[in-house]
Amino acid sequence: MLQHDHSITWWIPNGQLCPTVPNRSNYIHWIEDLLSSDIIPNYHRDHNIIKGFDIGTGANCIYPLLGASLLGWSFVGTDVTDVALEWAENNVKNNPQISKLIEIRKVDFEEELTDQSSNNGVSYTGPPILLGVVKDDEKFDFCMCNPPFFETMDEVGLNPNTSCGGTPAEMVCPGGEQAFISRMIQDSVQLKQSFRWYTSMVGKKSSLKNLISKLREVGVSVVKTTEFVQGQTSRWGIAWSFIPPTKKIISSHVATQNVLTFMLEGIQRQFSAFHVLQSVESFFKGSGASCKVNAALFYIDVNSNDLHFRVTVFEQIPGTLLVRGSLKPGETVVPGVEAEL
Ligand SMILES: C[S@@+](CC[C@H](N)C(=O)[O-])C[C@H]1O[C@@H](n2cnc3c(N)ncnc32)[C@H](O)[C@@H]1O
Repeated sequence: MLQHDHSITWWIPNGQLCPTVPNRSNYIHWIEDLLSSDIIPNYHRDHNIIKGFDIGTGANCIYPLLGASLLGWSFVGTDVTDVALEWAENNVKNNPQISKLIEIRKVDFEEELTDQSSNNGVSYTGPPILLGVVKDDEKFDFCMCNPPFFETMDEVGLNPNTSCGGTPAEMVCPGGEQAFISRMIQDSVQLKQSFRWYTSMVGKKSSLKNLISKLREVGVSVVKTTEFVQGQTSRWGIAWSFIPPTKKIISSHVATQNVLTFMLEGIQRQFSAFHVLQSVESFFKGSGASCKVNAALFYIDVNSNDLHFRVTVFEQIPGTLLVRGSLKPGETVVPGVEAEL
């Protein structure tokens, strides 16, 4: 597929992880969607070329090769093993049409890091991931990562449908993906807006919930998730940013619709229904609307141009709030997005 569809000359030594191209392309295209959305503003771009950072590029170097050939993106691809670094370099050199776009960077380190704090019972031990690898003053549009998902090689063999080979160095890390991605989150707290989007692939759906809680705890401004389904394999994507989300101005053309939906971003775990009400109020005020809050009944009447509507915060099941918008004087009540607390 790499040769036929992408004109890429490619090889890996026996035993190294053989990437499934469609699933890797899905991840690249999800990042493309994030970058072209206006979820966060597009500031501090002093370059035309999109710059990505691929954590653990592997011998296969799949993400830089795909991102550069499909979309003309430039990449720094990092890794820790000699075999990965050597073959990633070979794969770049053998594709002179895109080789200028890709730098392969060795993760230099004296000692493995050991996290003092444990994240839901898992803590990372291993080489640096972002901090100490990203150079001072470097800025990237995104980072991406297909982390070692597993804690042991026994776990790797459990699902024969998803087996694509791979050595322990590629597949396993103490604490598995939870520990690896938690360390990425910790690093991102230091590096903040050096990246517009931090992203990672997630191998187990059960990892998502803890990771999302951790992201809320450290105060990211946006979290996005997605599911990648290809053949018999499902994977998930998680993305976060520290850039404040774009404030959208409510325009009068919305008034022609009779359905409104609301997205709540950045709701902290500890937020009560009252806090959510306040966030909704400040969102609409920030968009130039006037608001009348009824804190006893948990609703806000919003007026903007010709648009009048009511937003109500409901407690659904304990720990979960639902925000509904209803147009006045019409009867339409539509579910919005649930904010998990
Ligand atoms: C699952 S493989 C992914 C390879 C390739 N990106 C892919 O999608 O097929 C994980 C890679 O991460 C590398 N790795 C592990 N710890 C790392 C670290 N701290 N920094 C950079 N790479 C690391 C491993 O050597 C391995 O090549």
